[in-house]
Amino acid sequence: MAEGHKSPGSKASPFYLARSKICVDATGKCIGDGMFAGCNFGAGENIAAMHRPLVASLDTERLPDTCANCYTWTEGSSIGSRLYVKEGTKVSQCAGCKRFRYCSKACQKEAWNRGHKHECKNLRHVSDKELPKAVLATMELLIRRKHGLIPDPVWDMLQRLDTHQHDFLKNGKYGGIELMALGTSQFSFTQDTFDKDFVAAMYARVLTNSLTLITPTFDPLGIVLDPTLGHINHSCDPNAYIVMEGPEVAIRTLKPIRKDEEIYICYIEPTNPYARRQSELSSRWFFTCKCTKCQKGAGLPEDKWAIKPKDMEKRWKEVADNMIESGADSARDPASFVGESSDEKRVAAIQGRAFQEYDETQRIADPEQAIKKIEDGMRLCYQSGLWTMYRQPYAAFRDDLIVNMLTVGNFQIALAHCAKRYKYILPKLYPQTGHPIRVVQTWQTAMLALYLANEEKPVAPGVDIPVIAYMLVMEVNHAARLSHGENSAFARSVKAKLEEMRAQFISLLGEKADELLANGIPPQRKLFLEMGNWMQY
Ligand SMILES: C[S@@+](CC[C@H](N)C(=O)[O-])C[C@H]1O[C@@H](n2cnc3c(N)ncnc32)[C@H](O)[C@@H]1O
Repeated sequence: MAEGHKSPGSKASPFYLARSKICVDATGKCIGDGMFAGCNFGAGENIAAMHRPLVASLDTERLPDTCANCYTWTEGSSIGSRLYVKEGTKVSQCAGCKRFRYCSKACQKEAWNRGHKHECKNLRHVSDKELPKAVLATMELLIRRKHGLIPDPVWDMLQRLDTHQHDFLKNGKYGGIELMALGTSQFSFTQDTFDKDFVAAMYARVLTNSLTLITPTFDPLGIVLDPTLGHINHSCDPNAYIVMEGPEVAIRTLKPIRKDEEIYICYIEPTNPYARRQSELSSRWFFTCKCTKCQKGAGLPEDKWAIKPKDMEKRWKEVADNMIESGADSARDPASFVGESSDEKRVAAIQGRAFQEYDETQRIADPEQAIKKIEDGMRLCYQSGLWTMYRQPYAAFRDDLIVNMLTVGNFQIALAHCAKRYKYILPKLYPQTGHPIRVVQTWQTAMLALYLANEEKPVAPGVDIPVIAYMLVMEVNHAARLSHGENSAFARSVKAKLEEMRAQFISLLGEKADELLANGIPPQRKLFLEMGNWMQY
């Protein structure tokens, strides 16, 4: 049993915080805490749910279209996959600070009483400045504490989270943190309460302990900092994950967890190759991951190449040699390390280029341009012959390609890529049918099929797209209970959609609808899987 300090609730609490055996210094001494299960859990269960995290802060791009209180992202998706958002929801600007927007008077009032009344006027003075989300989150913490709106036990628990000050000092980034902290103090008018070192430590704490604020379909909206959530450690093979619905946060199990077992979530993209995961965790969170997956090193499917490095085509070997000789960054990126042989170094250089291109696509706002760049990246993966379809960043390129194709209205191509992902990628990367990413991506595919079902142009001869859409919604309806929980807004919206579709089939086909659907689904499923082969890469 883990040695524990006081945690919220009684012995019957679903979780408790205690010293973690994985957070150790160079001498093996335990230096950090983690979250542990207070009882046994099965897969697909809620460990705990909270009404709202201590603070959350929106990405700058989300400020104009997202409620700063309930985090409803009002921008509807082109295919209606965010059904859980009430149609017609709009946000209005706070007349005082001109920074935040709210979807209702009730939300504005709630945010006002939670602390906005103490920052609104101050924020107005800087309404022309773009303040990073971590600065806004730190400002909110300081202001609310100064005005007695964060109770001692919560504040104390927050202080227990590591600041990683010494690590920032070592990597030379502490100067930048002190500078941001200076602005944070000044804009929040809290210099009379907290000294500059305290603010710098708090800012550093926000940087290393916050999670991504997300929609139920995992669209990123900003950051969340909460002392309880901040205590959950990382594993690349996690047994839990976080689901958010508006301000509500649930910690859910991905696998069964036994009483007193540590609860882990994943901080990064777990499907990345070993060296990339290690590099990201050590540069952003300052630790060497020794999770069960990392202990297996680079021997897992995420690190599998489609061919042996030595079998790479001659022309690609030449491309790689040019990169190495010219000293390209991508050829020296430790996150792309493959091995010491010259062929492995060549493969690493090409992999470095693929990830570099992927990072570049993330900074392109125009969808048409993004599509071009993404397709370049996908061609590199495909034509080099090195990548399996599920090896990163090939799979991530496709996810982004689908999103951008939907934005520009290229729905049929998007569906073919969705079919490819459904057939070849999701079962490999997320073997559990209730895995939240698999569920959300299948939902996106279902809603796209449903959208196309209402179009006059047939997708292809013999393809009955309404039946395919129905099959996918049925699948999501089953899996969403595990991924999001039966009573979640997401699962409820999926169930409502399924019932609506079934009613339509009944009105069209009469009483035999269920039987006709049951017979129609297997051949349509086959045709849908074949669509996965329509796209060359
Ligand atoms: C969000 S905090 C988690 C709570 C933290 N253990 C504490 O006691 O404050 C993130 C930090 O925890 C530590 N950590 C998280 N997961 C870890 C892991 N798998 N191995 C080693 N350290 C880890 C790292 O120091 C990381 O920067």
